[in-house]
Amino acid sequence: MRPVIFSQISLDLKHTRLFRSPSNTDDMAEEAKKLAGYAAVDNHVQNNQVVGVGSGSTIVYAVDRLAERVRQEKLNIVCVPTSFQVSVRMCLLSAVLCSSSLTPYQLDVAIDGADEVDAALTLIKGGGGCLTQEKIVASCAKHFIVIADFRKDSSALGQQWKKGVPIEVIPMAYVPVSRTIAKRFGGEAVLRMAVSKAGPVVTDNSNFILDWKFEHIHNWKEVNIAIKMIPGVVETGLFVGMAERVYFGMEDGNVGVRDPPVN
Ligand SMILES: O=C[C@H](O)[C@H](O)[C@H](O)COP(=O)(O)O
Repeated sequence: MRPVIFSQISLDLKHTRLFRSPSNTDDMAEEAKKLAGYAAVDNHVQNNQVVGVGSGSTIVYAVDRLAERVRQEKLNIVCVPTSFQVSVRMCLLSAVLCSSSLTPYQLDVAIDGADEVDAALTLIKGGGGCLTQEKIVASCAKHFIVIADFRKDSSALGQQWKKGVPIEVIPMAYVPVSRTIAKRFGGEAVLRMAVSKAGPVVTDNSNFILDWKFEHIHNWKEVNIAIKMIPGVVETGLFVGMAERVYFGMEDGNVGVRDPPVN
């Protein structure tokens, strides 16, 4: 059963024009990413802010919108990127000031994509291997806003994203960490291999990624803490209790907004 979208915001003309009668699911997803990215930047970024910027294909639209607003509105903002990928894009756009260090800044807002979002706003992140920087940046922000297309919407983790929970590990520890996870929590934690070279994916921090293909739904808060305690684990792609709001770009051209459930 798909979770309820808590509210829907209708789009103004500027956003509606982004739709060009997409012909298939991939095209629709691409348009949906753009809608979500624009909605987050328009609703959460203001002048004189420090903005954390996530990684992946969805965030690209948010970066483009940020650059557009900086140019048009002469915004004075500083961005803190979470990956090589996004810092290069921001440099190319050259409209946005970047800082590679968190030291001097309290972040006003961080915006990022996700691989899967459940009904409680628990996230799986790290499909692109940037989970550690993303979690650091999100944890330093007053507000953490997530953007996603409709395919990421899930009532329970694992229903949409089939590749498992990414876990960044120190290279020498990947075998024992993988064995410990399988023994304690079931499933299989598989070393992520590169597509265009012979060998594992190496993160921006020079570490490896294990993708933990879990077998059943867990208490994600407890599992996240337990996995982080295994020697050699740097960070997990489980983001529990961090997201304040998720914008879903929908197939019908609307943007769905989900806030955490009130307990
Ligand atoms: O490491 C990558 C990040 O966690 C991404 O934000 C996540 O994988 C979503 O990426 P995309 O927007 O390309 O689906």
